[in-house]
Amino acid sequence: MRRPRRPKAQPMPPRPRPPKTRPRPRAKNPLRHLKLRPPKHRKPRTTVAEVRAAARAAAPADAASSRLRFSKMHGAGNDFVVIDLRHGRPAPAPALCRALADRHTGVGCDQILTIEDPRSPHAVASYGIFNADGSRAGQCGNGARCVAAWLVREGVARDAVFTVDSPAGAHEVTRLPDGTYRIAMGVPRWAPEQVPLRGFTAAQETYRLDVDGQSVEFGAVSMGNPHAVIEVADATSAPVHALGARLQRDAAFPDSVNVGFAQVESRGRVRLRVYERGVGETLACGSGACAAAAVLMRRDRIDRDVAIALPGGELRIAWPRDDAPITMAGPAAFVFEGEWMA
Ligand SMILES: N[C@@H](CCC[C@H](N)C(=O)O)C(=O)O
Repeated sequence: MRRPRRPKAQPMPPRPRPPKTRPRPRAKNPLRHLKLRPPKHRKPRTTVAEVRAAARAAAPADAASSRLRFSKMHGAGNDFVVIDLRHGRPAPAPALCRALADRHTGVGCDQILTIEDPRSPHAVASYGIFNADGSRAGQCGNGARCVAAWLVREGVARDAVFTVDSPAGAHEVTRLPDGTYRIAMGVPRWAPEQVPLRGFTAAQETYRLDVDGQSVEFGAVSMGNPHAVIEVADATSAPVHALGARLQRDAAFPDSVNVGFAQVESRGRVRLRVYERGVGETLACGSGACAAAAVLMRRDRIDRDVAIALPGGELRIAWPRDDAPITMAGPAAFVFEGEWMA
């Protein structure tokens, strides 16, 4: 049997052309006659060129693009951009830190944490800390817990107990059954030159400074970073911003200082707000919680195992003896993963 013939293909009718449009003339900038300069009292913002150059410097040498991967995390509301710098990637320049930390034009964070290769023999990794203004810091308690959670997620830390190196030394990390982390934050250092605090030769439970004609009483301690702790009757109404910023500028603190305002609610509970160096007030400061607890424990104002309630959440601080490391336990959370395009 013969197959029926297929109908011949008909030629397609020509496509209608889109109507021709004239390019619209570009609107003139109505402000083109003004010479705009940043006001003198404000620091100039980081320029786009500076940000791009810094991102290029932070990108791996063989990268086809200058994309920088990061994890956004927080610990009790103290928030971080976490970057993997292992395998030789250079540290972010201060301009890139400021751009990442910007809450309007960047990712937004209090600190940038860099994951690096271990420095001590038993550590699984080390980390670096950069404040939102691009300055480096020696310690970050909430950051230590976030670094620990990041290392667990990446399979770098496999045991329930492991060691990480901070700029201040090695820290034992314990992964607790409820998913929170406990960090051994080291033995608090009290000598004025260790804080550093100028104008005093021996460690004191309470120091007094004349600040603009007013006597301010505080405790001072190094947790790997400098802390001043002021005991207040009410943390909510404490002059956190004004006095915090003023003490940070004081010549007594040559490296500036993190300023904590601590209200003792009971022997087992302290309310705390911290005005951080390089950032301003944060929702929580882990090293600040340790500093406040240590100062108040030395004065026997509170027990040796307490809850520190910060605006962003609660931390548990324990310090069994003066010569033992102080421990801090609390949450660490992932927020999102991102790529910074420059
Ligand atoms: N938020 C941190 C402390 C970060 C560093 C601090 N601002 C400094 O400059 O010392 C914490 O949780 O400890």
